[in-house]
Amino acid sequence: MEVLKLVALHAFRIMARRNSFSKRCYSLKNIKTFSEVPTLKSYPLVGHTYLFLQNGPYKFERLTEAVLDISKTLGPIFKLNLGITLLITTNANDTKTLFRNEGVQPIRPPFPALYHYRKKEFNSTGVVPGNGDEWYKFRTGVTPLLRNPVVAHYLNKHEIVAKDFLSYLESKSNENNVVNDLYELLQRYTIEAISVVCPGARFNCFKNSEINEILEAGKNFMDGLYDTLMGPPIWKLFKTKGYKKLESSHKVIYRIMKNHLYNLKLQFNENAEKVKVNQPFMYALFSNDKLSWEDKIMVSMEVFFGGIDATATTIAFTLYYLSKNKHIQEKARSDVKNGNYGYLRACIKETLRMSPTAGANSRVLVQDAVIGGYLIPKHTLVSAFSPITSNDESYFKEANKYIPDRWLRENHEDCHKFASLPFGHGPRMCPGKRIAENEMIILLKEILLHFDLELPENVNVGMVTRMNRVPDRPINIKFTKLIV
Ligand code: HEM
Repeated sequence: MEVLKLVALHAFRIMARRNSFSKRCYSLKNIKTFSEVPTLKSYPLVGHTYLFLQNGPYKFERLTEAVLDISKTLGPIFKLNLGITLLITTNANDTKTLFRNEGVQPIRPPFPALYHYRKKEFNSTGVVPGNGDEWYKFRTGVTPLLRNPVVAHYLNKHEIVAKDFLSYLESKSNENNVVNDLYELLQRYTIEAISVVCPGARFNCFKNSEINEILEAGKNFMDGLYDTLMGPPIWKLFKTKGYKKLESSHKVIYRIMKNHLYNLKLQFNENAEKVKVNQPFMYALFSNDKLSWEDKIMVSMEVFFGGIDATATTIAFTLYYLSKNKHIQEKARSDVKNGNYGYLRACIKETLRMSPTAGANSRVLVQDAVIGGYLIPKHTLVSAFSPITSNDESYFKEANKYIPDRWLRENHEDCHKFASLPFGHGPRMCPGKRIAENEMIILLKEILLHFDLELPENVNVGMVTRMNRVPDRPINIKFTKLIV
């Protein structure tokens, strides 16, 4: 095996001699083999999973901290065997190399249980668990979310949702004007905001008690995805708790989406132009002839599920950081009062740098690549642990301080472009990025214009890894009404 690796390394060196990019980055003599990548002691069958067992030093829930701790011993690049061999890096240049070697149809690690269930139940798999041509087909269903006219269309609709949310927020504050556990309330906002895009209807999340079913489905989806991914694949033998959560969440959202899509399709058949004007995303979806009817329902479910969790977390953390840093809050407020959103945008970027929702950016290499000085063979799964990179002093001065100014145009030129990638990168980056940014800006602006924000107690909120990284404790904020 080792001989084969050395032959591969030799062949790569010959190829690389013809390749000026590799010549620039590494002295070829110094390229090391994959087997030389640092690692911890592992055991047959279990590999490194013992580290995360009940009595082990780490918890999957605190995966970011585990990787940070291991990197202190092994350095910024190392490998772990967690069922499959995973190359981990916390270095921004390596992240860049990773994305340079992702190909035109980037491969993310699959979600086998999700893929299996969807194929069996709906004969349609969707954009998240798929790879290759199958992924590409579904991706055509979500890319309209990134187009300017589509994004712009929803600004007014989101403004209305944000104003309604403010009344709801007030109704939830206690006698001291404190709203407890904002994250849960914000999920109602993000459900309402994404539902005006897809399926293109208001769900009345701030009034309707039936919405609990949807909230529960959103939570079950994330939990089911995480449990089936991290646990042993016994869902193949019988329906585990995690697998059942995937099933129940899909059943709820499928029923709701199917009804909405069916009604809208009738309107589309009757007057497509009207749907185009009023529901540009749904119009694009209905007009997509690569996707079957079942595929279109699946895409709608994915936009819906994708639109809840990360956006709510990011708004909650931005409110938390603004409450903690009064001068920044004041600056953001005075900017939005003057109709400028540049500083608030910078606040969101800073939140996503300090508290990103994705644990890592992962890809399977489509070709051999030199990462961190090692020749990594194609098909290797590489995870760039962005939350560690984006909190690293070598990329961001005073990395543990909330400093939105670092993102202002005049300052952020010296920032490494791959050091903070909260929405991923390349052809597979988050298709909901622009919609999410607008949803966040609009709500935060409304809140800043109407309320002063304060933390009722001095707490430090961290993150735990479920499927996404989420707050590790309730975020409670005191909202004092401003005299306008
Ligand atoms: C602050 C909010 C959000 C954050 C931080 C976020 C982050 C991410 C990240 C890191 C990825 C993986 C990208 C990659 O592998 O390069 C992703 C994928 C995805 N996101 Fe988001 N997201 C957010 C909001 C949304 C919203 C609002 C939607 C729906 C409109 C959405 C739908 C999706 C979908 C469907 C994918 C899978 C894309 C694919 O595999 O091709 N996300 N998101």
